[in-house]
Amino acid sequence: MANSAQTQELVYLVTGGCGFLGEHVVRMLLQREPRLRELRIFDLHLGPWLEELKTGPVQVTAIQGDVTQAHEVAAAVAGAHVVIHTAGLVDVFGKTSPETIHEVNVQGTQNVIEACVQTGTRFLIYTSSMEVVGPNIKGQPFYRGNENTPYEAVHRHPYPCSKALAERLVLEANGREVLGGLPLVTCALRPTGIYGEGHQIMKDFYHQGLRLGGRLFRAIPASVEHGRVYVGNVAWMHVLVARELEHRAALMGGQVYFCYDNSPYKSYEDFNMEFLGPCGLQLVGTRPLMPYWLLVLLAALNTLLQWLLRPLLLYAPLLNPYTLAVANTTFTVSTDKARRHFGYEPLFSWEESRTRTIRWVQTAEGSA
Ligand SMILES: NC(=O)c1ccc[n+]([C@@H]2O[C@H](COP(=O)([O-])OP(=O)(O)OC[C@H]3O[C@@H](n4cnc5c(N)ncnc54)[C@H](O)[C@@H]3O)[C@@H](O)[C@H]2O)c1
Ligand SMILES: CC(C)[C@@H](O)CC[C@@H](C)[C@H]1CC[C@H]2[C@@H]3[C@H](O)C=C4C[C@@H](O)CC[C@]4(C)[C@H]3CC[C@]12C
Repeated sequence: MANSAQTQELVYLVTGGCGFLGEHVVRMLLQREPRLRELRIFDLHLGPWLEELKTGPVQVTAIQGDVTQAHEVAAAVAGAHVVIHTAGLVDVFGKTSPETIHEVNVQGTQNVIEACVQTGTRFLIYTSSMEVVGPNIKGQPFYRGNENTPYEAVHRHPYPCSKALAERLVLEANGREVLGGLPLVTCALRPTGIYGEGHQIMKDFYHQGLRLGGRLFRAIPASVEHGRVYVGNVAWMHVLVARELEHRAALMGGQVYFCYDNSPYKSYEDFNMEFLGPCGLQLVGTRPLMPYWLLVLLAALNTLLQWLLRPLLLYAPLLNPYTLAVANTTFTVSTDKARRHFGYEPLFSWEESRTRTIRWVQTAEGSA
């Protein structure tokens, strides 16, 4: 792609391009990738907002498709220079079966890899997750670790298992020969907890607070740090990796990079209050209001209720044994690998990220 810096001749494909992260990647590419000729957006559910993107100089092609269907993926990938694979089932609430999570997140990723190999696409960026590393099932903290920090990544939950398997497939595919005889170059980005405009879980917490009279009740000690990263900076890292991967293939190919920015280290609940507080909510308690054993009991009860109610309705509360364990285990990153390898610097400061997110919560709720 070296000779295309001045001309618009590149074709990008973003899978999951209508999701929370995917939409930000799509918009960031249109704003900050001048070499784009065509941007393909592949998703099971296409958003109506895509229409507004079709008036610009870049050809925007919306493709309704399923990553579990190899032929649909191959048709979407054919002719693309770069694939950014964000599509996936982000389900830690028991909404979908373990089999479906595996089929989408693992088999779907395999389909993307094979499509690149069979059609000659050379650059594949995979949106992995912090959960590939942890927190592990032993509840061992990962305190401001980096990509080389030793940590026993042991998972049982279908979601982290699927992300770890998919990431391994992507990294192992680095160097495979694609149609045309050149090597496939892959890398994986590991966001911690992404926040920002479009974050459904943030809205869920906001609605929960409204239902409880403007109050949320602390369940996790403030000392338990949880890594968070602004969606705009995650999108920017994807764009930058896609731009640099060819020229730095020897360094970046087969590598993983945590997504990070200058968001502060706080507990999950305290971090959320950076946005929900200015929207009128209050976090009650400087310490957890309930003993941990009671939270464990309530989480187990939620799992039982989910199972009992499943024939009638989907009951998927925020509190379950997995989310409680994750929330209650410190997991934060401190790294500069992305800066060292491809010059990444956060595009949005913490102040900007916070302001944009507050504004979104306020308008999203206002519009609701
Ligand atoms: N949200 C986070 O905090 C976070 C953190 C780290 C990593 N990630 C990863 O980032 C990626 C995007 O996550 P998100 O939070 O934007 O989730 P999301 O659910 O908002 O977006 C996922 C998108 O993938 C699409 N999709 C799902 N199944 C599909 C299928 N079979 N075929 C085609 N498209 C399909 C969905 O329609 C959706 O638009 C995921 O791979 C997730 O594992 C998310
Ligand atoms: C009900 C309380 C115990 C409350 O504090 C639970 C919070 C819980 C819903 C979230 C705490 C940590 C979150 C996860 C983390 O941010 C990283 C993730 C990786 C990403 O790939 C997908 C989302 C998630 C699993 C994220 C999900 C919500 C939490 C478990």
